[in-house]
Amino acid sequence: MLSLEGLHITRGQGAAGHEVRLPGLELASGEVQAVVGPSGCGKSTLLEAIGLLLTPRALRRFTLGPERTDLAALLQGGNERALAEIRARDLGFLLQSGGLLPFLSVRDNIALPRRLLGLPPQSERVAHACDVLGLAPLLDKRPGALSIGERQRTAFVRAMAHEPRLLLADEPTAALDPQAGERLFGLIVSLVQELDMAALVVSHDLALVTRFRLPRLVATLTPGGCRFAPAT
Ligand SMILES: Nc1ncnc2c1ncn2[C@@H]1O[C@H](COP(=O)(O)OP(=O)(O)OP(=O)(O)O)[C@@H](O)[C@H]1O
Repeated sequence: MLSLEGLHITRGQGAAGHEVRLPGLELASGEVQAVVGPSGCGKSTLLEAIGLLLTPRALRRFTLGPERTDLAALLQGGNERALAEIRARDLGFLLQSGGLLPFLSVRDNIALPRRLLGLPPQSERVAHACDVLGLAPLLDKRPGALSIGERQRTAFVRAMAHEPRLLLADEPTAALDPQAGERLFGLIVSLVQELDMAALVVSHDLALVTRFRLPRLVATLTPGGCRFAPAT
């Protein structure tokens, strides 16, 4: 589903700059990989780069989907229109900031990515995810009236609502109690398999990562930054 080689990102400049390197990543259809590493090492930065939100300093190869769309060429050519289309259609983002729109209800926040793509706002999978995550009674509320954990669950359903090819989730269980965290992880793993998509999930919760037997992309600190590699 995703194949990437030679990714090098720089954040900030000079001595204060931070370098993030990922020599290679292969993510198969139906696969969820965990991204783990210490705070500040560059996990969110890595997700932003794979989510086409940053232009990397170097990138040898980056393809997505069975037709192997050449994302490296689109990034290097600065093809903003094509990149925006891929972000909206093929990628699902659950970023740390949440990013729910405060003036829309939970229902309308969740429906937004589907509406933007011209899809019917409701789907059976969305209704099922809302049930599993206990959001069904909250659909008419606005984000300001939700707890942080409820917002996080809403942001997850929104990230999945348009059935993207690749889900990028940054600490999706950070504000959840252990049971809710386990339900969310279970839903990510089952939806990714059911929809033949793939997911990269940043998590500090090693107990959950171990329980779901997720392969790990692990950060090692280097002078001036960090390097990610699959755990062996
Ligand atoms: N917009 C930015 N401009 C400059 N430097 C940045 C920017 N965003 C992050 N950084 C720096 O890049 C490094 C990596 O940050 P990042 O947020 O990717 O780490 P992280 O591993 O996700 O951390 P955490 O686990 O605490 O969320 C940090 O040193 C951070 O200060």
